[in-house]
Amino acid sequence: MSNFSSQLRLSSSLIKRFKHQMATNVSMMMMMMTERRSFTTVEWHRPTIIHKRSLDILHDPWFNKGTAFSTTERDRLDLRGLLPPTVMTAQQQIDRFMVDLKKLEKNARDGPSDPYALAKWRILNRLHDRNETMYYKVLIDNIKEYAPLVYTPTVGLVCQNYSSLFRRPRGMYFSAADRGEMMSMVYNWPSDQVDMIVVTDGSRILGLGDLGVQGIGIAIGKLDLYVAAAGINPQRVLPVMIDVGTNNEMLLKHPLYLGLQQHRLDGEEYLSVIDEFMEAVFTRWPNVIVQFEDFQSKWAFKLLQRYRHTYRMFNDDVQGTAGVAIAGLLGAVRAQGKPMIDFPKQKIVLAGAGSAGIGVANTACNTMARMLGNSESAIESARSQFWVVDAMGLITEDRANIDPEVLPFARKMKEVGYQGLREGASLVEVVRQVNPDVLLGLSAVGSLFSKEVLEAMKHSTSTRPAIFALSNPTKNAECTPEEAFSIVGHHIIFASGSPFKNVDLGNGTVGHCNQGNNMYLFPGIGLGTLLSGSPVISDGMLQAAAECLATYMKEEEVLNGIIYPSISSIRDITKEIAAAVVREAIEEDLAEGYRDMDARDLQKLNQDEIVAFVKNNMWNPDYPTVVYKRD
Ligand SMILES: NC(=O)c1ccc[n+]([C@@H]2O[C@H](COP(=O)([O-])OP(=O)(O)OC[C@H]3O[C@@H](n4cnc5c(N)ncnc54)[C@H](O)[C@@H]3O)[C@@H](O)[C@H]2O)c1
Ligand SMILES: O=C(O)C[C@H](O)C(=O)O
Ligand SMILES: [Mg+2]
Repeated sequence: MSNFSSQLRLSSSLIKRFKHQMATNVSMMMMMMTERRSFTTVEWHRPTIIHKRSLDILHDPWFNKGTAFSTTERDRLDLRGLLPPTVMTAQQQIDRFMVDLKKLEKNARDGPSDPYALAKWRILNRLHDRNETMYYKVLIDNIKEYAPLVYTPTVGLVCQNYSSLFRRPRGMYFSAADRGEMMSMVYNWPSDQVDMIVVTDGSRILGLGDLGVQGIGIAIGKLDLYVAAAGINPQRVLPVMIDVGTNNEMLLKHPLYLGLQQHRLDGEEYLSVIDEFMEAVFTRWPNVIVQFEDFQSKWAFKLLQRYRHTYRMFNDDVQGTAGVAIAGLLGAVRAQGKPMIDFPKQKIVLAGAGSAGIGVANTACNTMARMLGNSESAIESARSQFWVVDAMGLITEDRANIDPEVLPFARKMKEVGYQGLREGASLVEVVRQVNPDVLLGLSAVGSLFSKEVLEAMKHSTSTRPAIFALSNPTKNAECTPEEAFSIVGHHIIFASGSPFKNVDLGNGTVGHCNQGNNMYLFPGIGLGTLLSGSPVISDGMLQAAAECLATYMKEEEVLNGIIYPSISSIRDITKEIAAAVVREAIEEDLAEGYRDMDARDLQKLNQDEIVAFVKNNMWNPDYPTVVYKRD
């Protein structure tokens, strides 16, 4: 017992000594650490433990750091691709915010026709971030008023200012730095079902040029219309930005630019990034439809040819614009009191030989050729109705280094000779010599249809000359409706890409300003393709969409110069176009069905049933009943 108690005393004094030793060691270690700290810049903090990943973090104001998440954090927390690629410091984030705050007034003044456009966009955008159902209800119920904010023209201003406007990410960013990762990072997107992707590489945003990563705004704007006009469920849309760099030197030099600060990838390197993206999204969502938007012409045609026979994809600027233009051109024929079959007689001067211009020329030419019997000579004769003018003037066979897509529209040298024209003739010279029925602008050059050009249009051989100033946004329109009606005359048919107000011509008459924009087609093309289950988007499906739009307008409207529907009826027109696309897919034996409507069921539907099928599958902005269920 005594032995035991002495052992106990001994051990308690040992413990005391040990404790003392430990305390001395700890304080020495602390001193050493403090000393070491004073020599290093690294601060060690306890991490914050969170129980969420991916978008849940970005949408949680307690934990969200936005663009300040480091690359390792982005990988650790499944955030790769959910933010623009550049990692910003906290100070840079504040700088961006302050620049934006201070610029608000100036930007609002720059807004196209509404001085408060950008401020209104912000309010709508905040609602979009808080409550999607309410946002789309507001948008659908006020589409005429708010489409110009979420779409052209304000969306252009938003893209130009995106790096300072950025608050919360929307959509996915695949960058050149993500090569080899895309197959896995695509799973960072929280939704297992995606119906529509709109993708851009930001290289030609509207008529505003290369805006790099900031171009994501156009993909968001287009998908807003997919939801509002086509009733695609907002939880199943995905805006995508493929950031391969930018050649916009101003952005490259800008310290707050959110995209990759490098020049654009080109050639095989560029293609491999787009290939990897396509492979990744179609692996995760085999039934998705991918709309290519605002790719520079150099790649627009090539990518379309590369993918259109294997993937459910289309290029809106090439194919959507072409369909809308055809509908308008046929409307202009009807407005002259002539049958549509007279279309092949129309002389068309086209200003702009990019993705949009050549897309229109091809489709218009094919339509004429079909009306003429589709023989070799029909195609030749159709081509001879087009005079294409680009930045270097009239395009002829004499043009050096002509793009293969443009070549079919190069005027023959012997013809231009007797028409008093030459390679590179100016737009005004061409209009003076040709006296066209139609003057169509897809040049991205504001005011290109100058007083002289419009004066020359007075000698048009048409009883109702058509002037289509289709470039976007507003300041890039080739002319305003006021200029066209006042210079050429009250009898013209006018259309613009971005919205303008009708013109008061006096004596109670109105000069109608039609909005000739691909927004009338792409939502219906996407919805129709989705519901038909067609694995590709055929020329016939695109043609059916265009024809449906062309015949949508009533005779008396067309005679009054109204060749496109009002945007207020965009949901109805989209439903009809989607039904036309489904019908064509069935006829071409491409329709594989959608959900419980299989190919055989689809084939049994009559016209009205197809329209009803489309209508029943359109999402409406009504709150669902919500119940809680444990995992
Ligand atoms: N309304 C619509 O639905 C719609 C659809 C697609 C594109 N767009 C607009 O069309 C414009 C062009 O788009 P894109 O993809 O073809 O662009 P792009 O850059 O590929 O082509 C522009 C073309 O215009 C030509 N051009 C430049 N200056 C000219 C001049 N002074 N005279 C004649 N031609 C000139 C260029 O040489 C080029 O051929 C953009 O403003 C875009 O917003 C409108
Ligand atoms: O975006 C638009 O308003 C139309 C078109 O896609 C364009 O590029 O201008
Ligand atoms: Mg576009």
